[in-house]
Amino acid sequence: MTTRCDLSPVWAELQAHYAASGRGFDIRAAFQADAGRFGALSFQAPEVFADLSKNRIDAPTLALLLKLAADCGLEARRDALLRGDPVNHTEGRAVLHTALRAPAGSDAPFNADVQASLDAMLAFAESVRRGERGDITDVVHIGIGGSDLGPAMVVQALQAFTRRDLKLHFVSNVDGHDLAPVLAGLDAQHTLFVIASKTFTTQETLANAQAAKAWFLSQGGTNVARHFVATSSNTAAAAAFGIDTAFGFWDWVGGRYSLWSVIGLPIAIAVGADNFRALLAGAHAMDQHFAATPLAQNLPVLLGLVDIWYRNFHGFTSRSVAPYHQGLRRLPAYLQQLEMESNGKGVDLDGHALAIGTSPVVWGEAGTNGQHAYFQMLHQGTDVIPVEFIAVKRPNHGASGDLAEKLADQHRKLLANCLAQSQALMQGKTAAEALTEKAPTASATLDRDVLSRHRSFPGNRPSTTLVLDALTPRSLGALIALYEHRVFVTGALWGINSFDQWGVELGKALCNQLLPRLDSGDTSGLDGSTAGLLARLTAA
Ligand SMILES: O=P(O)(O)OC[C@H]1O[C@](O)(CO)[C@@H](O)[C@@H]1O
Repeated sequence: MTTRCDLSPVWAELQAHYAASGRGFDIRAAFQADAGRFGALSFQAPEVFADLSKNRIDAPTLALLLKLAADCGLEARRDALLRGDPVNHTEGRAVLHTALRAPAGSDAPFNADVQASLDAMLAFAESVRRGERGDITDVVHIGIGGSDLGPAMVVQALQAFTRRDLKLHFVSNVDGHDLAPVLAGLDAQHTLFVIASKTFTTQETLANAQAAKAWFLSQGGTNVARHFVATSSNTAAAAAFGIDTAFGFWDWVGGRYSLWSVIGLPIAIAVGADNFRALLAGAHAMDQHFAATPLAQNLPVLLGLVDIWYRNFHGFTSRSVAPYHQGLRRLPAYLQQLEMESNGKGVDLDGHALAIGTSPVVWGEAGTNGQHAYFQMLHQGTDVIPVEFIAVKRPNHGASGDLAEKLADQHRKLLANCLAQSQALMQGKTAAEALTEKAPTASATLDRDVLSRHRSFPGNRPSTTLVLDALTPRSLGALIALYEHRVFVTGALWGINSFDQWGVELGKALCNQLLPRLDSGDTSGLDGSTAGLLARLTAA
């Protein structure tokens, strides 16, 4: 048994399989040959239904991929993760975000500590919602990366569960153009600032926190202790900053896996304790699915295996995520950190350079907006980019009367668009078909054969469709946990450490060296480009 999938003998079997039938696989022909394809390649996990049938896979491909997972000891590695072994070996840490959503009284690691921390955080959130922390109308959450993207995405997604009289604002960028317009609309006496930073050393967050504090005092704010709270695993640094109320957490919670911890405080303030607990419960249901379901029906495992099939055999370097729900419009940004910071690695656990590709580029936009921007390239461009559609069956517009009817109709349009895009990507259109069609906007003088080639689509472009019955705290929790585990699966099979992020350190260090030069204008010793740019940016 090997832990690096490209060193497994099954890898060579997969290469042979790819050469024999994978490269030329035609999804359309596969549907024609097998009336049961949809049933065989669609899977139900807690809260999430997944149609994998529009992918370039069939039973033999999946069987080989599952054999690869078995040969690489995926189940043992999953169990080590869930048990709390120090799988983040470069930092000597366990990775236990699953423990954060285990119910009270379970035998998950640190359960008593987790429940005490959760109870305290939720009690505080409820006290803000009840007005016991003053008449708070606005909460400004200051954090970046994992201390921003998860909470911001979830609050956006659960808008239907929030209160109109309590607004949440998220500020992350060190660029003052992020903070300034938020502060401009606020009254200091009615504002609560949450400073979120696992390390409490992050430049962007500390700069925004200092600026927010200065603004608060300049507005006549007097009680900093009452209007500023922190969520951090470095509560000593938060105290040194002048914050009395700090909710702590543990080094075994990775930044990009931290929305389930006290970093989720803005979520709890926005949607309340019961909904926060439902979010945790949905994630826990997915954890149990991941922990106990046989690999052949285990959705995070199957999605991860298809990712490997595409990344390492088909050579696809990117995956596009298209959530057909406006509430999920920040999901692609959240997934970029989850997947690319986790799996954007070039060496294996022993530090040996990898000879295979790891994290794909993950990107996307809410449907239908993306259709009118980059879907042209997905349909007719030269690169094949697997697309992941997310459809939500029942909307929650919170409307009544005529408006409710109109919006219900719009929801049918939304779903029709979602289905149409995956259908179009798969079906394509031949030049011969295009030739038979009328194209009212086409040139009347251009040769019809030339025109038909412009209007043809290659098709056979793969996609996965995930379906939620409704976008609720519980289903969102399950969806996020599904993605977390899928990222673990691919990272484990590639034999990399998905839980460190050394790649962001170099830029941080160089920034600290350059910062004083932005004042002094000193360019000595710099490379020619950096010197030239610095001179231009600092010239009088
Ligand atoms: O929560 P912190 O410590 O401020 O870190 C913010 C982010 O910075 C990183 O360390 C690097 O981008 C992320 O992993 C993390 O989520």
